[in-house]
Amino acid sequence: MDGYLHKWTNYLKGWQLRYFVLKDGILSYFNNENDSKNGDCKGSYKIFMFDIIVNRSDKTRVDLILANENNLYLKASDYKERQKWLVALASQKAIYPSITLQNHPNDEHSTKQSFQQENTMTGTYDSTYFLKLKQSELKLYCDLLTQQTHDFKNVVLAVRQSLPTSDKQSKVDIPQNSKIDDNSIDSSIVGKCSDSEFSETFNSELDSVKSEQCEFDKKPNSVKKLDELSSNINITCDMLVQIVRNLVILSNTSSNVSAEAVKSLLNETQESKSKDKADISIDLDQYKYHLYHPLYLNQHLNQYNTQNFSTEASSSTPSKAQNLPNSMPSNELSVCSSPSRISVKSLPSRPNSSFYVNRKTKQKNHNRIDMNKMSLISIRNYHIEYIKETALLADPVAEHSSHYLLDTANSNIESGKKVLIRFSDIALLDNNGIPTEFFLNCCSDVFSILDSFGSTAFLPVKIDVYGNINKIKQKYLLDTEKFNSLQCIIKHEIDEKKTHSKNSATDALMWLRRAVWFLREFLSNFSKSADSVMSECVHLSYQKTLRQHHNFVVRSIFSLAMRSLPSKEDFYKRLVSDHSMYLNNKEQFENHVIEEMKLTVIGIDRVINIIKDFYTKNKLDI
Ligand SMILES: CCCCCCCCCCCCC/C=C/[C@@H](O)[C@H](CO[C@@H]1O[C@H](CO)[C@@H](O)[C@H](O)[C@H]1O)NC(=O)CCCCCCCCCCCCCCCCC
Repeated sequence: MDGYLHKWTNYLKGWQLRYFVLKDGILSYFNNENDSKNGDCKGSYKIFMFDIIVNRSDKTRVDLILANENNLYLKASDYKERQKWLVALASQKAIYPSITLQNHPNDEHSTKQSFQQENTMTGTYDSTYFLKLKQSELKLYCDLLTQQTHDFKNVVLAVRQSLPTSDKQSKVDIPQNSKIDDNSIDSSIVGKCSDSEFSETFNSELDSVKSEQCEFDKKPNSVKKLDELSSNINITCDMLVQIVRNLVILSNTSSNVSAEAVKSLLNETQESKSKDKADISIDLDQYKYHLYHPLYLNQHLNQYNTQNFSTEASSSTPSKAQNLPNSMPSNELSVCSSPSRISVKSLPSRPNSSFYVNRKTKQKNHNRIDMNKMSLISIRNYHIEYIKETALLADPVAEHSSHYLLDTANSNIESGKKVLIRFSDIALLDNNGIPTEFFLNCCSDVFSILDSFGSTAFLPVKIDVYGNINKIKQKYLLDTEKFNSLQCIIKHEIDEKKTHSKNSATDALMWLRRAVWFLREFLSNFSKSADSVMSECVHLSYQKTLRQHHNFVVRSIFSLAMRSLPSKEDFYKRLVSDHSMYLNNKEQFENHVIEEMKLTVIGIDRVINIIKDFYTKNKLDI
């Protein structure tokens, strides 16, 4: 991209018009366009070094901020032009992260690169560096999204105002989930994108829009405008999601990872922008111990390399019924531990999940042939398949029928829909042993609710939770009899001194327990009072459970997820397949859910306390 921008020089000279060229991650400027053709460059900057800030007070300004305050302030001719530059700058920054850049002869700031160069030269990855990079992108896109959303709202309002009175709503509806609890978001994390700005209602824009509406060109143009704006928002949202994914990857990468691997992993999320990169072949072995979380590439590949999952060994698992006395019998499920609950007979039998794993694994083994030749991008798509598959492994029935948590609510069970198993149904083994398979199924069932929230904001949570379920499941499948209880698995790792190994079940269970603990607090807060506000329930639960274990990056992911929370009513609706079931009888249904939640809390308490005691006794982190 190129064009004229005003550049702030100093108080004496003020804003100077300069010709800027943005190419290959470098922003160069010239006195005028002619000079640019002659290569008479006045200076150039590597974009990755800057925080790109969307100036709030001046809608034509972009501020490029450097750590040492040697900032670059730019002004476009108008707002639209500024947006173009913003998107171009941010994209270049994302596409050309530090490690791909070479020294530039005209670079004004080469001395400031030592940190980056060190990283590149040693080939090691300093998480702080990448985290900072991604954090600044997150800030930028949050800002951009705020502005674009406001623009969109303005146009919507203007269109509404221009409609005949009968077609207008007096006020524009404010979606429930746009009301943000100010306390819930750490605004220092998401930078200038403050909560109050995010939560501004449509109506607050009304006055400013009214004055503009006369000029507003109504029908076809307004639709065009809306299309354009919504497509901008889409792009920004996509970028945000990519960055959040990157942040999750980075925040979970504790060991030293080669800079190349990190670059590739982060860059592959750009594939939509740079399709040509899809052809680059990568030797996967090189990444074996790097690209492991949360997409579990290694684990995935290793799994295909091992013979641990022999069909014979786990497809029959005759001992399962003995080891898990109250786990799911083949075609009968009893869930009648409370008077309000229902005995369900003759539900479709739940396929033996061990067998399912084998079936899938075998099937995938055939596909493996070309894995080593796949580009990272195709591997990523493969990941996505894998994640979906992982969810299915944990929940095989889901492949065939959609399931909903509370379809039993009004005895409406003839449909044969799946009834989720519950923590309160866990029957402990000897010595308080927690039956592995039943526990894991409980977890995957309860967290599968997140699917119905329909927002990608919960994807990191899902990946994390199912990743941990899968880690434990893999250990369990090595010897279902020996590992029939969670404690047996952990004890084995203690004996083998593998509690700290990568992908250890000990670590996975610790995090899974934290997730379940969070869920417990959420259900408890939610069921305490009918007036409780969704965001408050989640926020309080987070404060008490997960927050202490999260760094600032993950906390910001939490803040983002908070923005996508369903309203309470929506939440209730999503618990059933047939919304009318809820809408026709709200009170009764809500009471039923609350009762269900209280029961779940009791069930969860029992298992998480046992796990906690076991970990404490064995001097493991919990
Ligand atoms: C109403 C629902 C509200 C949902 C709000 C969700 C907010 C959660 C925000 C947290 C985002 C976390 C994303 C990932 C974080 C990970 O970084 C972190 C650490 O991961 C661990 O790293 C280890 C290496 O360092 C690795 O070895 C290990 O394997 C890995 O796990 N993980 C976590 O902190 C765990 C987060 C779990 C969050 C669980 C939220 C579950 C919400 C479920 C709501 C369901 C409602 C059901 C209602 C049922 C009614 C009866």
